[in-house]
Amino acid sequence: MSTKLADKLYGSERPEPVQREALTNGQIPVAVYGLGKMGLPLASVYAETTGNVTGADVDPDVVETINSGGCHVKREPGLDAFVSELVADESLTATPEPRDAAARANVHVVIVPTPITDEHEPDLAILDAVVEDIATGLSRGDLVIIECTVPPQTTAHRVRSTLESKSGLELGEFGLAFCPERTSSGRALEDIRGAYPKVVGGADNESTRAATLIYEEINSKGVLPVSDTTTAEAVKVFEGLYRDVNIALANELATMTDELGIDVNEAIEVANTQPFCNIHDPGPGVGGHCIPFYPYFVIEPFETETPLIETARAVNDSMPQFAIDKLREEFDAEGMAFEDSSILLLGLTYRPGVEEIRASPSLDIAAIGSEWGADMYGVDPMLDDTSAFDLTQLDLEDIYEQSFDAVVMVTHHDDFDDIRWDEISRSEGQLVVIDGRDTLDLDGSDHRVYTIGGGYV
Ligand SMILES: NC(=O)C1=CN([C@@H]2O[C@H](COP(=O)(O)OP(=O)(O)OC[C@H]3O[C@@H](n4cnc5c(N)ncnc54)[C@H](O)[C@@H]3O)[C@@H](O)[C@H]2O)C=CC1
Ligand SMILES: CC(=O)N[C@@H]1[C@@H](OP(=O)(O)OP(=O)(O)OC[C@H]2O[C@@H](n3ccc(=O)[nH]c3=O)[C@H](O)[C@@H]2O)O[C@H](C(=O)O)[C@@H](O)[C@@H]1O
Repeated sequence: MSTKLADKLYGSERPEPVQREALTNGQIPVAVYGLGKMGLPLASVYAETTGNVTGADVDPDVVETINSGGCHVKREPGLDAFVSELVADESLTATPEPRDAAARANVHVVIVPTPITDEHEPDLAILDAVVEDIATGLSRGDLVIIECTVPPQTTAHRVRSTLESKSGLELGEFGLAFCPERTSSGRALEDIRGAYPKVVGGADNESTRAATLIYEEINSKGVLPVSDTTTAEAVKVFEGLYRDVNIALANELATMTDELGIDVNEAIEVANTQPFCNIHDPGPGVGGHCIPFYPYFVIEPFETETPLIETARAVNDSMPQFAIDKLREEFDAEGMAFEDSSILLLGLTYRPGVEEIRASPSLDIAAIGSEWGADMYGVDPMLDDTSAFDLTQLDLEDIYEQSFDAVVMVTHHDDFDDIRWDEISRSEGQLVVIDGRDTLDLDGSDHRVYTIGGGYV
C-alpha cells in the first residue's frame, strides 16, 4: 500500500496557488536519486523549498554521512551547514534504497552519472537502474524529472518506455520532463537557486506545466519551457558541445603561435572585443567528467556524420602531447636527452578549485613524460591521492628542495600564486617553464618560458 499523500501536481485541477502551497508546505513528497556533487546540493535546495525530500543513493557511506548531518561533497560554499540544518529539521533524509524513496514520493528527480565506455559509448545502465526503481513506486499523478545530462531522445524513448513497461501506467497518468542541471562545481547552490533560468522540457504539456511550477519555486531566474524533452536534452548537450568546439578553436590557433610569430593569446583577447567573437582560452587540454564526454552523446548514438565535433575532440585530446612536445623541442635544442630530465607538473585536477581528476590534462602529460624516461613530479594542493598519475607527488614547499629541468603549469590553483619562482632551481642552464594557462608573469626571471598560445616571451 502506497503511503503517498493525496497531493499530486501532475494532472491536478486545483488552482495553481493551491498547488504551489501544497508543494512548499511539504504535502508533495519529493525523491532525489543520486546524492553526489550535484545531487546533494540539488536535494538540499529541493528540501529548502518543499521541506519534504528523501534522497536516495546506493552508496551507504553517502547515506550515513548525510543522515548524521554530515556533507561528503567538499568545497561547495554553504553546503555543509545547509545539509546539517535540513537534516536536523527533517526536511531532508537519505536512504540507500531508491525503491523506498520511490514508494513515498510524488515527484522523482534523477541526477546520476552517465559514464562513457572505453569505446566512447554512453553507458546508461545507472540511469536504467534508477528509472526501474522509480517505476516500482510510480503512481497516478506522479512526475518524473530527469536532470542529469543524457544523449538526446533518452527521456522520450528509453526512460518513458521503462517507466510505462515496469509500472503498468502510461504517460498521461504520470508526467515526465527533462530539466537539465546547468551547474558548476564550486558554485552549485548559487547555480541551482538561480544563476540561469531553468530549462524545462515535458513529454506532454501537463508535464511541462507541472515541472515549470516546481522550478518557478526553486529557481529565482525563472523557467525556459521548451517544446519537449529531446529539445531540453539537446540544449544541455549543445552547451557542452559549443564549449568543447570553441576551446578546440582556441587550441588550434595556439598551435600556430610559433609559425605566425605572434602572441595568439593577445590576438584572441583583442578579437573578443567584438560582441560576436568569443574565442575561448587555449590550454594543455580539456578535462572534467562533462565537456570531454558530452560530444559522445551525439557522435555515437546518431548516424549523422559529425566531423566538426569529432575533430574538435581530437584537437583537445592532442593538447597534452603538444605541451610536452614543446618541452622536448627545448631539450633537443639544448642537446639534452629527455630521459635524463626531471619535470614538475603544477596542478593535477582538471580545473582550479575543483577536486576532480577525470580526463585531467596532467594524466596524459605525466604518462608521456614517464614513457619518454623523464622523472615526473606533481604538486596539487587539492589532492591527497595522486596514484592515478604516473609521477611522484610533492608538497608545494618541496619544490624548492630539489632541482628540475622544467616546470609545466597545467592547472593554476590559487596556492600557486605564491610560488617563489626564483627559488626553483635547475642543475645547470635556464629552467624551462611551459605556462599552460597564460597565468604566469615571469618576465623578471631568467627562466625560459613558453606560453601555450603565447610562444616564448
Ligand atoms: N558535476 C558537475 O559539474 C555537473 C554534473 N552534471 C550532471 O549530473 C550528473 C551527476 O553528476 P555528479 O553529481 O557530479 O556525479 P557524482 O559521481 O558526484 O554522484 C553520483 C551519485 O549517484 C549515486 N548513484 C549511482 N548509482 C545510483 C543508483 N542506481 N541510484 C541512486 N544513486 C546512485 C552515486 O553513489 C553517487 O553518489 C552528471 O552525470 C551530469 O550529467 C551537470 C552539471 C554539472
Ligand atoms: C557549457 C559550460 O560551461 N559547462 C560547464 C562545464 O563545467 P566544467 O566543470 O566541466 O568546467 P569547464 O570550465 O567547462 O572546463 C572544462 C575543461 O576545459 C578547460 N577549458 C575551459 C575553458 C577554456 O576556455 N579553455 C579550457 O581549456 C578547463 O581547463 C577544464 O579542463 O560543464 C558543466 C557540466 O555540465 O557538468 C556545466 O554545468 C558547466 O556550466
